[in-house]
Amino acid sequence: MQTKLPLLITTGEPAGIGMDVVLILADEGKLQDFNRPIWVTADSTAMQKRADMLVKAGVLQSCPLWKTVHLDIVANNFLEQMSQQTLDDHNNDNAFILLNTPCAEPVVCGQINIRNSVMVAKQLDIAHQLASNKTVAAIVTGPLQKSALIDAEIKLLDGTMFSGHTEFFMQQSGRDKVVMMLANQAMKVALVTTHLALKDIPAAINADNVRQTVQIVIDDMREKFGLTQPRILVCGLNPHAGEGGHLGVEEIEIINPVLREFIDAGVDISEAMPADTLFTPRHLANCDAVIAMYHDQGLPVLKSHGFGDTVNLTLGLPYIRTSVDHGTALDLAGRGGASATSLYQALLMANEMADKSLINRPLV
Ligand SMILES: NC(=O)c1ccc[n+]([C@@H]2O[C@H](COP(=O)([O-])OP(=O)(O)OC[C@H]3O[C@@H](n4cnc5c(N)ncnc54)[C@H](O)[C@@H]3O)[C@@H](O)[C@H]2O)c1
Ligand SMILES: N[C@H](C(=O)O)[C@H](O)COP(=O)(O)O
Repeated sequence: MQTKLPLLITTGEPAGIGMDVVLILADEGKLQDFNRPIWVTADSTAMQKRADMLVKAGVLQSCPLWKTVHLDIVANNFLEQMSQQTLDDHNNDNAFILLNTPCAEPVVCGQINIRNSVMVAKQLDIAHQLASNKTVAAIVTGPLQKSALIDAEIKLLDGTMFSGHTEFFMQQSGRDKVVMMLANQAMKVALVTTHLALKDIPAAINADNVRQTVQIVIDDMREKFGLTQPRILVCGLNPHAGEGGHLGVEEIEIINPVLREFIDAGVDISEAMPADTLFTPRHLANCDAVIAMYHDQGLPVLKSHGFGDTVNLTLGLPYIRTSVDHGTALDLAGRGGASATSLYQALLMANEMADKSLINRPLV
């Protein structure tokens, strides 16, 4: 009998492939690999329809079995509604428990309907609450369409525009700073800034932000990856790390002074390096994590070495959150062609962290 806490998967944008990849893993029997209950948030009607489509398309051998729990998610007391009785699954044939998060309107594969974006945000809210009160061991997020939430005028807690799971969970958790890290077999890349327009990045590269990012990476590499003395390489912001100040001064004035504080404290970390040479095999072979200054400095390099086998995780949260590396792939929803490997890797990492991590141990 499974006694461990569940892993919760949010399927995200209903018109995308979030439900498809869950159903594919269920069909392959891979949701049982973790020896934990798997809970999934999705619209129950859309999930059934998607399963039927994928069976018809020959993607699934048969329609997986699951148990649906109907919650009044608008009532805000859904945690109380989730009595153990409703969630205990005595039928081992069920691949997962579906927490029904109803859409406002019927889902059409591949077609974004912003009236369904409230339900996408509600999934994140449910996930945050279940992880915060330790009802689930970890959150594993499927892809959402950021533009749909923005067009639906869904805001973050501080009233700013929705920009991603990372920022959503950070604000819900009351944290000032978390770190987006993507990891695959080839490398781990953490980012100082996340979903920011390129023109806004230089202003966000300040000493506090760099210092907090480095500290969170060190702490979580120790706590979540078991590396007591992680070796970290840091990219500069400018070409050639500023070329001695001729191509920008952020390295000299902001980044290196902070990095030297860590070096002086005995941390195995570089000063700012030119990103183009940092991401070469010789350097990558000798480091545990790279810190890049912005999203498209680090992530394209990482994804070119394993899109589909990469996990996105948020460091610095009070709970474990991992995610797929891909987006909504509207072109593939309900048709076949979607790979579920990233979801599987994200579940594996969440499960390993939940097994090892101090985060889920009861507070004493
Ligand atoms: N975790 C997340 O929530 C997340 C991550 C990345 C992008 N997004 C969002 O997704 C939306 C679409 O972004 P995009 O078009 O740049 O990226 P995308 O990943 O949705 O698609 C890029 C290409 O990769 C293919 N692809 C994606 N996932 C695949 C899979 N599992 N198997 C096979 N092929 C796959 C797609 O068919 C497409 O050709 C955007 O709104 C973006 O913000 C969300
Ligand atoms: N940068 C992320 C990626 O490439 O996977 C993606 O935008 C998702 O970000 P969130 O996890 O914050 O939604």
